[in-house]
Amino acid sequence: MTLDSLASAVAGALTVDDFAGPARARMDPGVWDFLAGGAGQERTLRANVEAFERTWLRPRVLTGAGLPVTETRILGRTWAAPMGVAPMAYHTLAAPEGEVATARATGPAGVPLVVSTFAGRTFEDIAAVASPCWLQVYCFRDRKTTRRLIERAESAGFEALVLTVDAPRLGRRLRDLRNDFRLPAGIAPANLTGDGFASPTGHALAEFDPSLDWSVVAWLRSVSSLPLLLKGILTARDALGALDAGVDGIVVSNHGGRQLDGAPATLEALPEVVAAVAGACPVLVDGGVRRGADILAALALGADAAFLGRPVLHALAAGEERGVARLLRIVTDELVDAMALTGIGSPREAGPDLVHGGAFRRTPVSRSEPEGE
Ligand SMILES: Cc1cc2nc3c(=O)[nH]c(=O)nc-3n(C[C@H](O)[C@H](O)[C@H](O)COP(=O)(O)O)c2cc1C
Ligand SMILES: CC(C)CC(=O)C(=O)O
Repeated sequence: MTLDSLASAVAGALTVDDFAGPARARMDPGVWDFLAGGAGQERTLRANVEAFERTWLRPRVLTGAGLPVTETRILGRTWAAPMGVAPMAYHTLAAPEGEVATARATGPAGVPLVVSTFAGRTFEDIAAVASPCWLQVYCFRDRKTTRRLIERAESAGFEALVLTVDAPRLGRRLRDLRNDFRLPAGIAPANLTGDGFASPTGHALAEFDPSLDWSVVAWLRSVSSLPLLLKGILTARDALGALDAGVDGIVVSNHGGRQLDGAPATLEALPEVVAAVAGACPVLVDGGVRRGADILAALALGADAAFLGRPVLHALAAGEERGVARLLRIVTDELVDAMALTGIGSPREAGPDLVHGGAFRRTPVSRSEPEGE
């Protein structure tokens, strides 16, 4: 694809999926596989998207909802829409400016960017162009390295920590193993020092702390006063463990199907976690979110917001900052559309009676369903 045709592909994009083709055309096949792939036979990767495909929205008519408002408040901050960008390593694989370009789009869009421990650009450069930024934390065997990372992000103005808890080791990503995937020259974690990062799988196996337990929450509290969320919770039992440990939020996630192949789709795990949390802290979700209606379905099942993963890297590769800005616009417009057509005036109004299908079959009418207003 020429640069001109890429620019027009971005300008003409109408759905999230429209960015994947142009992104793939620009990428080395091994890099594409690293971004697109999952663990094992990729059952969980597919299940995430399929769970949304099987979920239907049950509209309510004549609700007088007017023009929907997408704004929401989470952890004391107003977000322009109940969505954000999930942490992903090395945005620099998609575009040279990496996370800085992504941040130039999330900032004006008023939604948070969760920056990976393996960001390709420095925390300072990213935070200089956008807020809110949150730090995704991988806890290494070497706690000093982890602590330095957190302190650096906190000084740069990051507003929350998101500890990833589904990666005592990296999942078996068959595409990367077959390709013997190595990071291209010039791609490295900008906020970590040292060698050995060239093979993401090898590095992570060597450095991730495989024996983390709930005491890591207290340790993180001792090194930082930022709000702390756990990412990678899929069951009521672990949600209750997180609450007992005193976290400020939970991200229902299976790491986009890149860790345990066979883990449930996140949309299907969400109601169990929401029921266990019972409003005690915000519950966010990621995995397979590909349109505004998916965000509405997640809200209906009790999420406070949903995060986008791979589509953001596709948009970044296809059109850098303008690509990501267009992606966020499309998803927001789709969300407004879905809210208007289901009679929902604000994110808070979405409830379980809004969805039907897959795991969420329910009797169509119940006396307890809110009437009128
Ligand atoms: C290329 C890539 C890199 C990722 N890197 C990280 C990471 O560094 N830390 C993390 O917690 N999750 C990471 N994830 C998982 C995402 O945060 C998120 O859970 C997942 O991508 C959401 O699914 P989706 O891509 O279907 O939207 C990564 C995902 C991808 C695709
Ligand atoms: C560099 C990797 C450890 C980042 C990651 O979490 C992923 O690829 O899913």
